[in-house]
Amino acid sequence: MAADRGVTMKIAVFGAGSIGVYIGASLYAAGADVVMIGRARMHRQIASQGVLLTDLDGRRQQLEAHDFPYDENPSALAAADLILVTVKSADSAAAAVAIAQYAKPEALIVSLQNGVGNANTLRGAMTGWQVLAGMVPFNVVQMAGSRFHRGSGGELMIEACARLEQWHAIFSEAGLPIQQCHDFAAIQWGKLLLNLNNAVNALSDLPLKSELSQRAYRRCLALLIEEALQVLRAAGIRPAKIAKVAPQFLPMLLRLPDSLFKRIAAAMLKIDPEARSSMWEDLRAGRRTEVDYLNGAIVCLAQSLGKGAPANRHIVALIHAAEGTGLQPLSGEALYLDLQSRALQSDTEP
Ligand SMILES: NC(=O)C1=CN([C@@H]2O[C@H](COP(=O)(O)OP(=O)(O)OC[C@H]3O[C@@H](n4cnc5c(N)ncnc54)[C@H](OP(=O)(O)O)[C@@H]3O)[C@@H](O)[C@H]2O)C=CC1
Ligand SMILES: CC(C)(CO)C(=O)C(=O)O
Repeated sequence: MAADRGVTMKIAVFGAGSIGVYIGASLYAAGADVVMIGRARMHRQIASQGVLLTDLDGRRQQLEAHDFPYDENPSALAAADLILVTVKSADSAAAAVAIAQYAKPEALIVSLQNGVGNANTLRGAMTGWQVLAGMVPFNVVQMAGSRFHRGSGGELMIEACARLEQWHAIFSEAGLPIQQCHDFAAIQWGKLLLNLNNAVNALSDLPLKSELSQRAYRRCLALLIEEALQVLRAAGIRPAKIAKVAPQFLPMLLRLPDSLFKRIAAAMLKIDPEARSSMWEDLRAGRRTEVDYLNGAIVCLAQSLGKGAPANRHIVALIHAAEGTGLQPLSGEALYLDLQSRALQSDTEP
């Protein structure tokens, strides 16, 4: 039980989607007092099928529909001591307004979102609340049968804060150990470098493992990361090492021929064959993606320095086109030629 001196502490998860339901349901299954706040569609799904939690390590845990702690009304978070925000980046501002309307002033807010700006967006509308940035290293995909599948590993990282201590035990029991980290901006930029693959993965229409097993797609990612590293260097930002390899070695590693890559970077391919990126899930569902907050963040940072980031700019445009017309899988070779030709052009757009 999440308990502090005998008092039960309540957790609210705001945004019941892939990450929100996986984390919320895992905490619930571990005995935490949880409420998940989300849309009617997910409510109907969970009410009729419950939640099946699976993972690459063989977890298979069915949670029944009855009594599942789900609410469509944000007022349900009024009693929460910890509020985990798991909406997509474009929904952060609206989420902050809804949370600020009902949250206790002493509630601790943690953004578990990708991108570098969400915690600040929440802070903007939540004066008086303590808001921490967090980072989810693993991926979760929703599958038929109300199944939420974690397809890779890693520990949750959250900005260091003494108030988190009381939550460590229940998160560990839920299989979600927390690592508290200083210099969280470095963590966020380090994760964002890896998230540059989300767009490549979405355009490939392949599971992450198959996509990253193909050199042509890896060369696309190498191009995007190399360009991003140049921009971060110019901005004086040092991204943290999130993968097994330091960020500056990622482009070289990714460009290795398949056989060498599979041997040397085996840990990067320790993803189960079903795992996909969150951006692929968005495109498949016909939703707006987070590309403006990922590759787009590199383009914006470059612009602020009077520089270009043409390959990242181009992949943002490709994703926006796919949001409009639906997913048309691109081969690694075609995508690489396209991105490379953009990267060779000078990026003159303001
Ligand atoms: N999926 C993954 O594997 C990973 C995702 N992340 C990050 O985690 C964050 C969440 O991603 P993910 O779980 O994939 O996203 P999802 O789109 O699956 O889930 C977000 C959910 O929040 C709902 N929502 C949005 N606004 C509100 C609101 N105001 N009130 C109630 N519900 C709301 C959305 O509903 P609707 O769509 O109907 O608006 C959606 O169901 C993102 O920043 C992502 O980048 C990080 C690591 C891995
Ligand atoms: C875990 C990872 C990197 C998987 O692509 C992710 O963050 C996402 O899908 O958004």
